[in-house]
Amino acid sequence: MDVMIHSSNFLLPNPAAAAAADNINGLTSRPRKYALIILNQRLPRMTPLLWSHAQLRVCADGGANRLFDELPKFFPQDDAVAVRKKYKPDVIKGDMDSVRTEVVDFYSNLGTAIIDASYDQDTTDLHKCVIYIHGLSDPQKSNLCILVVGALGGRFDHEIGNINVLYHFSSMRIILLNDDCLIQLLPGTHHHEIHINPSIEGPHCGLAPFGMPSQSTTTTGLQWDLRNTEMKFGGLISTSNTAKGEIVTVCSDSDLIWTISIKKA
Ligand SMILES: Nc1ncnc2c1ncn2[C@@H]1O[C@H](COP(=O)(O)OP(=O)(O)OP(=O)(O)O)[C@@H](O)[C@H]1O
Ligand SMILES: Cc1ncc(C[n+]2csc(CCO)c2C)c(N)n1
Repeated sequence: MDVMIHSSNFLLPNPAAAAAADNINGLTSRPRKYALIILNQRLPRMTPLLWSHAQLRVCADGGANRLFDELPKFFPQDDAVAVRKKYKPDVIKGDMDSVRTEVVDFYSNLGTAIIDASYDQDTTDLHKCVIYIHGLSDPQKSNLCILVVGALGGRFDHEIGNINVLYHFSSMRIILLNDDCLIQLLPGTHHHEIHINPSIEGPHCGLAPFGMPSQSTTTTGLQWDLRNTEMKFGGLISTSNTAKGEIVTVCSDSDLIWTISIKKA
């Protein structure tokens, strides 16, 4: 079975350091590239950093209000309009019931593409944004790893909707982030090697099958490793676990959600 390698080097302070770390780890022959999706929740403190790593920036509906209202607060010395012009999203997509008209007007005047998908009341705004990225004709864009900010905490129906998007697009690399932790899907089709950078993440971590139960999961590198262990809701899931070193491996017959804490700066 092929091995998928994961790292959170996008949390390193500058893109050059992240690219260098990717290469040192032998993660990719070329540095990994990212799209950023901004959801409608308070922007985490790492938003400007993730923005600087991203090749493509998309706001899910009311996420554009957050960018407009909250991003200038990261740069209190600077003129708010100048900051908004610098942090211009490529696309705003959703059913457009949350984004304010002044926000749509401001960004569309700067050249942001506005995609009204209000005809679709069966998928969430995050789902609509992932469809947009997945459908891009340029494979360099449609294959980007997607970082999603504002996906955790808040309304539980939205949280489970956001996790459902991970399962829906299980062949894409999508990472949900907030200030405290990140989560991602580890598809059962691969073995996984998670490279942990202790300066930015860990040690607290967890592993759980939100979809199908797992008959057999094996890990290395955790304080409480699993050895051909069954995991299911209503039975064993791994919470409050700890990454012991810099590499964790996971092999499972089922898709699992991996989560690890993010350190305060
Ligand atoms: N409280 C929250 N907790 C987690 N995610 C959220 C929360 N609020 C919004 N989101 C995310 O931000 C996206 C955009 O939210 P927005 O408030 O613009 O629209 P919505 O009408 O509430 O959501 P949707 O149309 O997707 O049902 C949602 O699709 C969801 O992924
Ligand atoms: C079973 C079921 N439950 C809820 C909704 C409603 N819904 C789901 S996603 C979404 C957001 C559209 O932007 C809305 C309104 C549905 N369609 N089907």
